[in-house]
Amino acid sequence: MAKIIVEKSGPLQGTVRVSGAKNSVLPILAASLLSTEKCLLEEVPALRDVDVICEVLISLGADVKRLDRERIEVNALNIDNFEAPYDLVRKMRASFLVMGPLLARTGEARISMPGGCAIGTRPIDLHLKGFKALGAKITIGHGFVEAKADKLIGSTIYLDFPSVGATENIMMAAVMAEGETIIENAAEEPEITDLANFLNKMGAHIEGAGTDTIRIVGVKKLKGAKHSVIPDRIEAGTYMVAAAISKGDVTVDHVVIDHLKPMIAKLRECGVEVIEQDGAVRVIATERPKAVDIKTLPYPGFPTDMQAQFMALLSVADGTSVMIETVFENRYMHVSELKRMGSDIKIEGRSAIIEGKEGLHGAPVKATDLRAGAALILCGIISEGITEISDVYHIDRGYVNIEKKLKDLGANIYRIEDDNKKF
Ligand SMILES: CC(=O)N[C@H]1[C@@H](OP(=O)(O)OP(=O)(O)OC[C@H]2O[C@@H](n3ccc(=O)[nH]c3=O)[C@H](O)[C@@H]2O)O[C@H](CO)[C@@H](O)[C@@H]1O
Ligand SMILES: C=C(OP(=O)(O)O)C(=O)O
Repeated sequence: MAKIIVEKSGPLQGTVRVSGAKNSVLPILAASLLSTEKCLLEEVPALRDVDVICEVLISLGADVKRLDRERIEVNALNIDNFEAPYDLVRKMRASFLVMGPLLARTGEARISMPGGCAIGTRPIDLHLKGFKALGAKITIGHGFVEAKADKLIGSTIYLDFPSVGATENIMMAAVMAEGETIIENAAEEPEITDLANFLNKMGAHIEGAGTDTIRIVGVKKLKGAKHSVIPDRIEAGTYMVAAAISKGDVTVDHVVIDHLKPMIAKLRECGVEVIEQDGAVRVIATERPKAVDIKTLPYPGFPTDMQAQFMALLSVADGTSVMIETVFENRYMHVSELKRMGSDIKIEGRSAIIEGKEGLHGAPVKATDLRAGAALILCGIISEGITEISDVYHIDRGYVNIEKKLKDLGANIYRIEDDNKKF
């Protein structure tokens, strides 16, 4: 099994380019099922999750071509299957995002029920509530969710929580429904707006994406479209923390500054200098960070996907910080691994109390999920000795070439694959 090895490094320096957003490209690839014409996607990150969603599309009958490292063409003219099997859905929960487009396109979808994962039980009740409101009949059994509808009819759907996935799935189901659909208390994440922009290029009529009320007027047919995926704000945030934790000077290039506001604000509260540039952000740190309190919230609040990385930073802050995780009920699996490296963290329900320490020490640790893995790498950069991270397949789900990007900034990091060093 591959491992990532990190050795104590000096201050990181230089420029790193952010790849396209994982959480945008996954629903956008799913949405390409809605058209019978070719769709061309650019800035597609080379990630394991992208490979999985492409496998799902292919299993449904779509023709998926990788034109080069960052461009994919999808031709979903011949969809001849409406079932996404367990083997693919268990590799990636976001496979469930094909349910909305399949239902809209074929009137039928059968998707293996996504399970929970290391961060929570992650139910899909809100997705199903939306499909039912649009007139689909839902059946659950033998580990599958089945949705059927002769015709989808627009409706008003209030989401009890602004779920990102439910907003996306319902939006994709509604674009070809008869009449008007309104999603209330919708998620406002930039990835929702990116998906809506792609759908509108395909001929959909969606207004209000990026606010809590999305209005969709159904159309009969969608055409092909070309779209460039937005930069990944979580990857950007991770490199911003890498600069801060290593007392470095890093320019994170290819970003949308607005999407980074919560991370920029918290880094500044920590005493880190953040200079906003045109499409880039420069992060300069010279001192130990100050302790800060953080509460994760749906966008535009502080993202849960940055919680673990900031916990790494606050582990070496001057003072006591409190982190409150409100989005997922069980997103503290990384804490026991961070403690193995010397972090002093106590969990009290949804809160974590972090007593900042002057330094940490390397240890063998396990990436319990994607962002947990990123947090361990960040700690490894400043820890005495060697940090050996296992279960790195989680990290490969969401970070393009993380070792190379960090190595180019001066980090001592490499991957061991079958006992060989490899980059
Ligand atoms: C591929 C993708 O885009 N993943 C992101 C997406 O996940 P995902 O779309 O799964 O996250 P949601 O916004 O749906 O989940 C947020 C909360 O809502 C709950 N919930 C969700 C759906 C539902 O039907 N019922 C329900 O109770 C979840 O259990 C969780 O507690 O948004 C999360 C929250 O920003 C991010 O951490 C993930 O990186
Ligand atoms: C939780 C995450 O992703 P997913 O929803 O794909 O598990 C993440 O990107 O941190």
